[in-house]
Amino acid sequence: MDLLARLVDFYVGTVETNAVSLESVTKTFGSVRAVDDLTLRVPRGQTVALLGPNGAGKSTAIGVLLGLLPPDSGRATVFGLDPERAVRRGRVGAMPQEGGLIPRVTVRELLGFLAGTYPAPLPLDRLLALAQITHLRDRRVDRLSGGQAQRVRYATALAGDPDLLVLDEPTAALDVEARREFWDSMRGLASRGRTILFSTHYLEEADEQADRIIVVDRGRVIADGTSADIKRAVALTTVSVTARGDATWLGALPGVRHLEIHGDRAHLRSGDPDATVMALAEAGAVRDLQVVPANLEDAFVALIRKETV
Ligand SMILES: Nc1ncnc2c1ncn2[C@@H]1O[C@H](COP(=O)(O)OP(=O)(O)OP(=O)(O)O)[C@@H](O)[C@H]1O
Repeated sequence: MDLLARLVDFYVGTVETNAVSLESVTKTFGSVRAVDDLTLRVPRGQTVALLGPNGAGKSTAIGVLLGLLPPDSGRATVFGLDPERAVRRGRVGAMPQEGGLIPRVTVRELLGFLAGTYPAPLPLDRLLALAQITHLRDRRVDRLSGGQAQRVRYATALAGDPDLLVLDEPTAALDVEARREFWDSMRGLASRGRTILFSTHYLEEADEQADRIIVVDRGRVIADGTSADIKRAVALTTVSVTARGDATWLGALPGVRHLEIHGDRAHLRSGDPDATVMALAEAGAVRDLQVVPANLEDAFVALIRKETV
């Protein structure tokens, strides 16, 4: 029977083109609608960043797609299978935001135990090398630094040699060097056809590493595309000038969607920078004028603030 189930899973997993599929998923906690009618599909082989402000619903969506949280309505599948089943088959490796490590065992014992739960685990030496924790193999898990524990969590995600990696803020505790090594390793996996879904608050990581960015807010998708698509869609350019005295009037100039004043510098986010610059010139307020096209962080802030071009 188990063999038959495996054959069915294998067949479904082969014909399904999406690694991840959330269909109209809603998940509430009391009065909080953490995920609200969310539909999201990730084709095989893509590296996708999930962005959103604190409390946007990223971890909840990840919990549903890993089968850790039952949705109130809607459905999650992973390679066409129920998430629990895909996890049991070793198709999915997950890296939780925190926790997830058993105390009082060594790194080697923890990973050895995990390997025994998967049908086709990675050999231990290879796993230790991939996560760059070979030197930590005999260290107790509860005596690791934050960054070391994060690498061990990464190893636990890779243990079953998964086709899909789901990583919730994977680089949160890592120093600059470790972060770079982590992304090198991740790119290696992506180049071997693995699907990667990660959440992050580091927008430059999303910009550099992801083929596609999905921005969620209040449990819903508010933007979905390449980094360039999202910047283009929001396309707010920052026009900065030196302005002494009360500069709040600059916020009313043509094209200006948002005004920030830091000391004597005024930063105007504009959907029509030509019109804004013309108006500044007419008003004689072009001292130290600087025009900087939107970056992903600008686009993200504009999206969350619901500024539109
Ligand atoms: N177990 C829970 N019980 C009650 N409320 C919860 C629970 N888990 C999440 N929430 C609420 O659901 C909303 C979404 O939380 P979630 O952790 O999914 O957001 P997030 O985008 O991952 O945030 P962050 O970037 O801060 O990690 C928040 O308002 C949060 O307070």
